Amino acid sequence: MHVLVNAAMSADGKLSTRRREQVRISGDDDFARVDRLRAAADAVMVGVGTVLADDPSLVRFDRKHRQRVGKSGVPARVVADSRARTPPDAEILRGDAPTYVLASEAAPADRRRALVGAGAGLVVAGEGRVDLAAALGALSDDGVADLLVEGGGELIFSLVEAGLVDELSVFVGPLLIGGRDAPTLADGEGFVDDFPRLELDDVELLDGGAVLRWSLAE
Ligand SMILES: NC(=O)C1=CN([C@@H]2O[C@H](COP(=O)(O)OP(=O)(O)OC[C@H]3O[C@@H](n4cnc5c(N)ncnc54)[C@H](O)[C@@H]3O)[C@@H](O)[C@H]2O)C=CC1
Ligand SMILES: Nc1nc(O)c(N)c(N[C@@H]2O[C@H](COP(=O)(O)O)[C@@H](O)[C@H]2O)n1
Repeated sequence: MHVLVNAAMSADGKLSTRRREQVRISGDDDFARVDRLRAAADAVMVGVGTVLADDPSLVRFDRKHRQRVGKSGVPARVVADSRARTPPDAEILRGDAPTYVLASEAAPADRRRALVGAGAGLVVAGEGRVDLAAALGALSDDGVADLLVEGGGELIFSLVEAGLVDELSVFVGPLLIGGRDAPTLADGEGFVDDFPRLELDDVELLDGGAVLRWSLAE
């Protein structure tokens, strides 16, 4: 499986505000770029923190680009959600695109049942938190070869920590958000040594900001 992480951050590295309210960091051209990334993906993934904060549907994508890259159907949606906190009426469970919820053994049985009842494909991997390597393995077995991860910072950190990320693209927008508690591109526990290294592949000026494309070094 190829895993691409894409997110938009302010010039000071924030994904949203200290209130965890969604901010439109990207401009129209960057959102069009994201629509092409989604079109080329078999599935688009977020963490449940993002579902609870933004209630995204993740259904928008560039249909012409999907034809160009030779993919059929629509990208699936994936939520990393250890304790099955996704509300059964969340936008991510509505519509025709299939949705996988990746939960752990810690997810209460009634919440698991509610999500399956709402149409989710439930994958259980890990005891306390989702075992991301095992869960992505299950998605791969189900035909997900290209996975686009849109955030947030907790999920991105864990995927990088587990060595599961191949590429990272970040739109750095022309604004400051600030706030010591505002989410950043990589939150979690943070690294104290052995920092993952990145190789810069490309820089593109867009929407008054820039898209930086990196590969994760081996
Ligand atoms: N600017 C941008 O491009 C984006 C911004 N955001 C913003 O990010 C914020 C949400 O981010 P976060 O609070 O960091 O939440 P998150 O979206 O990263 O979700 C974290 C949750 O994922 C679940 N999870 C399951 N297994 C996990 C594992 N192994 N490691 C880590 N998490 C695991 C946990 O329940 C955890 O609480 C919101 O404010 C949202 O608006 C989110 C996506 C993109
Ligand atoms: N690329 C990007 N730029 C921004 O400025 C953003 N705020 C986000 N947020 C992400 O987009 C999701 C919403 O998607 P839909 O509206 O459902 O299509 C949101 O949940 C974040 O993952 N992304």
